[in-house]
Amino acid sequence: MRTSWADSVSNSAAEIAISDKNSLPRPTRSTYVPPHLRSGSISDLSGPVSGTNGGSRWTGSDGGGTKPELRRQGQANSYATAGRDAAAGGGGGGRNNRSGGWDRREREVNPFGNEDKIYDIKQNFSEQENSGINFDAYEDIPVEVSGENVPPPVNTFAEIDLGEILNQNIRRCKYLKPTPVQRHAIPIALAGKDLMACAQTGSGKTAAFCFPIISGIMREPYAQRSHVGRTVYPLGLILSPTRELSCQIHDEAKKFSYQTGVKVVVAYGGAPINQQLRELERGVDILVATPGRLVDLLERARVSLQAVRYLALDEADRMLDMGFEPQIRKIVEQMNMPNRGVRQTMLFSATFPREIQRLASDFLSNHIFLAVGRVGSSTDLIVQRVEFVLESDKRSHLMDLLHAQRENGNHGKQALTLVFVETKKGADSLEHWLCMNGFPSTTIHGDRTQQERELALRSFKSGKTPILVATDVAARGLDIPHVAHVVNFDLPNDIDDYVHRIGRTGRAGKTGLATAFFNESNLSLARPLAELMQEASQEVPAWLTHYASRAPYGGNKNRRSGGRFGGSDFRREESIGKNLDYYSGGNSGNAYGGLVDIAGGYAPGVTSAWD
Ligand SMILES: Nc1ncnc2c1ncn2[C@@H]1O[C@H](COP(=O)(O)OP(=O)(O)OP(=O)(O)O)[C@@H](O)[C@H]1O
Repeated sequence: MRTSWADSVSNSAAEIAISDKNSLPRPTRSTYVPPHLRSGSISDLSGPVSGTNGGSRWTGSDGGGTKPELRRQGQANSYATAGRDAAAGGGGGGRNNRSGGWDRREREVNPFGNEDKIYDIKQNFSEQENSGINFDAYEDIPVEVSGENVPPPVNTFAEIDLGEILNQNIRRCKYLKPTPVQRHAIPIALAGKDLMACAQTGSGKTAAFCFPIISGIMREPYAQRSHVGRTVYPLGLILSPTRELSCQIHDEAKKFSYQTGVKVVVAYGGAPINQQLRELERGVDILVATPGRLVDLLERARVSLQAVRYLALDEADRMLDMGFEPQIRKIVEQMNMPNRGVRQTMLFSATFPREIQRLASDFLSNHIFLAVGRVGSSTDLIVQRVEFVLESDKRSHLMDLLHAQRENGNHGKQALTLVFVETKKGADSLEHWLCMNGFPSTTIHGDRTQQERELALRSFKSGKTPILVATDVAARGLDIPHVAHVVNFDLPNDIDDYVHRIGRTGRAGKTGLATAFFNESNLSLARPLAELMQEASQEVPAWLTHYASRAPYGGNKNRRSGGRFGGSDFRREESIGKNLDYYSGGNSGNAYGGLVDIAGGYAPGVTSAWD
């Protein structure tokens, strides 16, 4: 058994070594706008959006929700005019020329650093193939899409009109082709539709919502950075539940928007607000934020949501569960943000319990539901093991795993291992014990300062402390390359949390390993865990099957929606329950019809989302 751990670990730890060949041609400078034309106040926040990002969404009927003050804003404004003049003078309207009074691109730090080379797809394809990213793993994934007028998916980035600069950045990121969630979600988002998208951990959801937002902002012919005094008016807002995840999304979005003129700023708690305020004052098109810090900024009137046209909630089910929902409601419903139907709203997660879907529909307007793989399923790129371990034996068992891993690792090196525990105290105590026993470790949890959290993450990523003991604060969204092994030292109470935790490994088509310590305190998880493992073609131990057959259904009983890969859109289920055809006749002339099963893939024989 340990040999297979080692196999999995060494596979997972495969390094990406890609050398770039071509250097980047610098974009030409756009027209300089003199400083006296740069100042001004907010104007035309609703803006003459041309509908390039979804037809008449912003200019046509407002679905009853348009805020009159948005549409009434004056247009004769020096700031905006300067932007328009520059855009016209720079030749090319809004796209790639979001001057907003000066060309931001000139002083932009290159987020690609030394890797700033255009990726030659043909030359490097074989290198990419050898890098451990297994694109074939994504090919046969079952997809369910429901909604009206669903735009068809694409197979390549070239088929999507994202603009040349964004395409260059995609190449710099070495993304050769879109992942399944990107293939479906990007055209839907570009058509201006609201979207609830569910796709497995590590499958590229961040780019799926970032690309359309960046591209949409670039397309707005007269888009401008807007200030009134010290209040800024972002056009895009991306919310995520943790500080680290917000930082990560910010880093990604900065790469994607490099040289586009679209300015991305991050705001999160635990870090000095003054620095974030200064950054905001320099202008912001897309604000990435945690809810708490955003509320703070709104209450200080340093940010207004009046101009928001794109709202994305990452880890949306977490954002709408009991912990965050009041804050999210406040932000979305009580802070001057354009109503649903006026703004475009996109919700993404790997898990979407039914009751959260129902709640989420308060924020969406006639949305499209997209499920890539079955809602809440784990990827079978992750080898999942579950072992019966008594509470008192957990530490020695962990030690055995780590020893085995070290022995089988590259040159006796410890592979990156993420150990999840239930409590902050438990995390500190386990970390101390591991360090005392010769395993360099660190921790991340809510009692540590933000500086300590960031340091811990850096130290883990670099391999300096290859074991990270974490609470659920690290369970969602974090994309740490080369995490070979996730250990659920303490299992969570909710199976969805388990899905997110193990999803820290086995990302972007790479394989990974997850081990769970199960004992009688986890009985409520027995059934959903056994089902999840079975669905992902994992070996389910007989003792777990036994517990599962006796156990009541716990660990989030609402997540199961009946058949495999089917019935994931709660609207569909509820309409079926009432014997209604929810979308009857609502989709004439569309490539997909009303309720569509694009891949036709969730037939009874399909065993896994990643086959
Ligand atoms: N088209 C692509 N080609 C290659 N790699 C990609 C592509 N899209 C995204 N990636 C990479 O895949 C990894 C996972 O992406 P991302 O973090 O967006 O996953 P996710 O679906 O949001 O995961 P989670 O559910 O855990 O938040 C990242 O390292 C990202 O750079």
